[in-house]
This record gives sequence, C-alpha cells and structure tokens, in this order.
Amino acid sequence: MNDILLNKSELKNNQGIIISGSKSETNRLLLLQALYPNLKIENASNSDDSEVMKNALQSVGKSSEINVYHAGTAMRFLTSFYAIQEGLEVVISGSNRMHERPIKILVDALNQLGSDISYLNQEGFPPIKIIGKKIQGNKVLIDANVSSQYITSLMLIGSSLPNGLEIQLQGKITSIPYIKMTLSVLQSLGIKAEFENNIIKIPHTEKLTNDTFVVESDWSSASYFYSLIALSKIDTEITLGYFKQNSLQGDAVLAEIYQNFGVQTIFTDNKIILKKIENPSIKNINLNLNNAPDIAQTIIVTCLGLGITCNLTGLHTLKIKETDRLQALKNELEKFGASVSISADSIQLINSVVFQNDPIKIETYQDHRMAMAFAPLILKQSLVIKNAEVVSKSYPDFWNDLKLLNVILKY
Ligand SMILES: O=C(O)C1=C[C@@H](OP(=O)(O)O)[C@@H](O)[C@H](O)C1
Ligand SMILES: C=C(OP(=O)(O)O)C(=O)O
Repeated sequence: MNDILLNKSELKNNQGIIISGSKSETNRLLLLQALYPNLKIENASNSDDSEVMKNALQSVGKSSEINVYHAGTAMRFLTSFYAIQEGLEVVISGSNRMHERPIKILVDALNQLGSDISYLNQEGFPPIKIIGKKIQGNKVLIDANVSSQYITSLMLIGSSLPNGLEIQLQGKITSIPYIKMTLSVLQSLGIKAEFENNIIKIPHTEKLTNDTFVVESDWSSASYFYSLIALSKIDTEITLGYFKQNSLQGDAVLAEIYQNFGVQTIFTDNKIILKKIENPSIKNINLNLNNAPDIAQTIIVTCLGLGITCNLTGLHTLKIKETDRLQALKNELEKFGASVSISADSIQLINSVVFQNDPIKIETYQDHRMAMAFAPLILKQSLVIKNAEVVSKSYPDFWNDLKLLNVILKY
C-alpha cells in the first residue's frame, strides 16, 4: 500500500461504522483461552497484534521460535505464558523496535518466581530464550512505573500457578486502567482476583465459571472518529458499534475529554453516536494522560486542528512504545508550523497554525497511531500519509472505514 494521498474533504454523516473488538481485551482472552480451552471469545479483534498472539499460541509445542513483530502485548503476555510451559524451550523475538522495548522488569519478576529466562542479545531486551518450568513461587514484587503490561502478564498466568499469585506493586503505577481491565476480565470469568493497596491477589483456579466473553469494540480506534467529529461542522454525526457506557477500557474517557472539543457522545443500545454540537470555547487544555497513553496522539492533533494550545502530561511511557511518540509528534506537528516542546513525560503544543494548500507529508515511524492520529487533519488540508499500511497493527479496516465518511483516498 505504501503512501496514501488524502484530499481535503468534508465529512458525510454515517450510521454504520463497526469497529472490531479491543485488541487489549482480545489479547488477554486469547492467552486465557490457551490456559482454559473452554473459553469462547466473541467479537475478537482483527488486528495484526491479535493475529500474532493467536498464531503464537497455536504454535505452542510446534515451533521453538516465535516472532511477535511489533506487538508489545504479545511480547509481554507470551513471556509469562511460555515460562510455565513445562518442558518447552522457545525463543521470542520481534521487530527491530521490539528489541529496543524493555522487558527486564518482567523477566526479573518471573525469574524471582523460579522461571528460566535469558537474553540472546542485549540484557533487558528481546529476543529472549525461555525454558518452561513448573513455577512454585507465589509472591512477587514488581516495579509498576514502566509498563502495566508486565503486571497484566503476571496476572494472566496467576490462576494457573499451583499456589496462585500475589503481586506487590512498587513505585507509581502507570497505565492503571489496563491493570483494572485485566482484573475485571479475570473476575468476569470467575477467577476471584483482588486488587487492593498495591497488592494483587489471584487464587489458583481450576475451571472458569463463565466461559463466554463478548469483547467490546476498541475505544482507542474510536478516538480517530472523535477527532474527525471535533474537526467537522456543527451537526455532523457518526454512529460507531459496538460500545457500552461501562467499559473496561480506560480510553473510554474519550467521551468526557471530547466534550471540551464540542463532541457529544450518545450511548444507545450497543452503539455510540458522536455528534458535533458546538465550536469549543476553550483556547487551551491541560490533561494528564497517564491513564490513557494511547489517545495522546489523537488529542494533540485534534488540538492542532482546532487551534487550541495544549499541555499533555503523564506520558513517560510514550518514549518506549512503537516509536518514541513524543519525538515523532514534535517532528510531524512542526511541519504544520506549530511550535512543540517535549520533556521526558510531556508534550506541549504552543501555538496554532495556518493550514496550507499543498499536501503535507506525514512520516509514521512504523507506528499505527501516528498514521491514524494525523488522518483527521484532512478536514483542514490535504495530506500524504507515509507507509499507510501501518494501521493494521490495531485497525486494519481504518482506511476503508474512512472512505465510508466521504474521505477521498488515493493509493
Ligand atoms: O495492556 C494493554 O493492553 C496495554 C497497555 C498499555 O501499555 P503500557 O502499560 O506499557 O503503557 C497500552 O499503551 C497498550 O497499547 C496496551
Ligand atoms: C502501545 C501500543 O501497543 P503495544 O505496546 O501492545 O505494542 C499501542 O497499541 O498503542
């Protein structure tokens, strides 16, 4: 597919965009399904990251090498899974970027419990070699400030360990809604997990009492439609399925955040209607996005489009995601004439910009969210999105769904 030219467009109302299941919920459930084969998953994600996870789990015992490409959750969740596969030996590797994404905190925690995991290249980073063993340990201390995925990874195997698992979190907990999502998924399947005062307790559980899970659609994917509506004319509306008001996904906070940008969310049976109801009166917004790091890119681009300055904080994890997202955002936002300053955990959009006639080229840095976060600016000016196929990491149908809204794309 490579580059896509997007001509400046005006959005057409649409009542039927169906986003596939949350990749976060799906990848948790796929792992649990490998441990509890009766589990049935409905509305699973069609993302590459979930395909990677599914394929890796289907090749257990058949292949001694697993490549997870760019999928952070697959890398982290499979590490714990393989650590408890007695008698199996496996190497997990990924893309070049994956080999720069740290995993030491998780490996140390698992080895503390009795696992046998070692590094093949650089200490602390994939690729890793795992020799599966029976783990007898049932208490572990882990640093919670770098990635919640390490904690989820441990939580997902906890109920399969002979003595269950008690995880004590130390330091400031990052991306906490993802830990709560894991907790809720476990509880809803009948695993009596608890999370109180920085301690997570997961009892050994033989059998799930509820064995069907319906995955809600992906709120992070919905964020791009929030941005499109925020940048549209008053009364423009889009209906998205399948979403609910009591979501397990922290990114559902979008409904609240986008009120600041004149977007109303109406919850119907199992869908949401996003409607532009007014032009925002605010000129500046400050948000701490520690609980919702994946929507930072969407929000700052919306602010650029609306001429609102912003200061987004709580974002230290952005530097170790698919790319250094803070640097990537600064590079691309400045192409529009904005001034942007970044620190180790924040990004500030300082001025508004004047849109131009010539298309601006957006580099995507092998990061799906760079491509999708910038796309809504086509309501302001033409764009070229480089390596547009990156979107398939989380949302393979993204460009097709944009076409449903009257956006004109040329490959
Ligand atoms: O558990 C999950 O499904 C995720 C947790 C978050 O990662 P961090 O905890 O590393 O911030 C998030 O950014 C990622 O997209 C998905
Ligand atoms: C950070 C992300 O994914 P992961 O860490 O699972 O690669 C993401 O989807 O934005």
